Amino acid sequence: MLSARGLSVSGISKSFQSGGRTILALDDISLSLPAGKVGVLLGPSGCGKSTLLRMIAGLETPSGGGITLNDRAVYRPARDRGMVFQDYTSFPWLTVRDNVAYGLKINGDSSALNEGTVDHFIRAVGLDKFADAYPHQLSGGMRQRVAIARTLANYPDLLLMDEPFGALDPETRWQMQDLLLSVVRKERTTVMAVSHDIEEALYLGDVVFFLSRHPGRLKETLYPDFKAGLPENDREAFLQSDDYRRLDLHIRRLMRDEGRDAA
Ligand SMILES: Nc1ncnc2c1ncn2[C@@H]1O[C@H](COP(=O)(O)OP(=O)(O)OP(=O)(O)O)[C@@H](O)[C@H]1O
Repeated sequence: MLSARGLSVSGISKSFQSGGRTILALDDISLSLPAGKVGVLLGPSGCGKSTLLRMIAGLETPSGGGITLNDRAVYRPARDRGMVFQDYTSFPWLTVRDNVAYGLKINGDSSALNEGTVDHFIRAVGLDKFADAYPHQLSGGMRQRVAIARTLANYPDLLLMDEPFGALDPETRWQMQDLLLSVVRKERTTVMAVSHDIEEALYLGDVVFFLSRHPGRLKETLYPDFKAGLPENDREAFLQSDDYRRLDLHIRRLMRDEGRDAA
């Protein structure tokens, strides 16, 4: 039998109790993300992107349906998934090197081999000169690189990111998107990221899952595969391509329709 490597979300729904009422936040979401690909959950505020990501992380229990990663059922957080949040989640009392090593230590790995792993990922995110610095000595973008390096040092099968660059200025955000793509392509990491930014979703994603809201449903799956024909890391070529403009406009219309439905 063929193995379904990658992420599979089948018929997921999620209800919350709020003020004595039951709110259906997500309704019958099914999607799949092949191993080694970057997926982006995109949609208007409140459509359930973070809730879905948290369920994939095992931090939240679905009300219905199931999730598998590489054919294994997801029902709690585990080492096969690593999560990077919008807020910089470094430990302020640890150096960059110790922050990156922390995840390995709590997983019981402290061998010389893993010191190599720590240095490898510090280099991969371009922080080798700052390995002995503390988080308060770093910019926001650099602190987010520490979080990415720390998470990747565990070699998760799936990297989950909730608006990881949302707090960064536009220029740093571009740099971080390029850095992320270069690291995950090299390491062949599967990534699922949440974004509400159309440009970011199309730039990062091999697959973009557009969710509608109230309740959150998978409205459209988009494949920005036009990027294969463009030079790598060339933002201008990307932004100026007709395919990008066409998809951007299409998603803006989807977003506008969502706003209308909510009005
Ligand atoms: N713990 C909770 N209790 C009650 N309702 C919740 C809870 N968590 C989320 N919700 C509701 O579920 C819906 C989806 O929320 P979620 O935060 O997942 O959306 P989102 O698309 O990530 O939004 P944003 O882009 O604004 O972060 C919202 O209506 C929200 O109010």
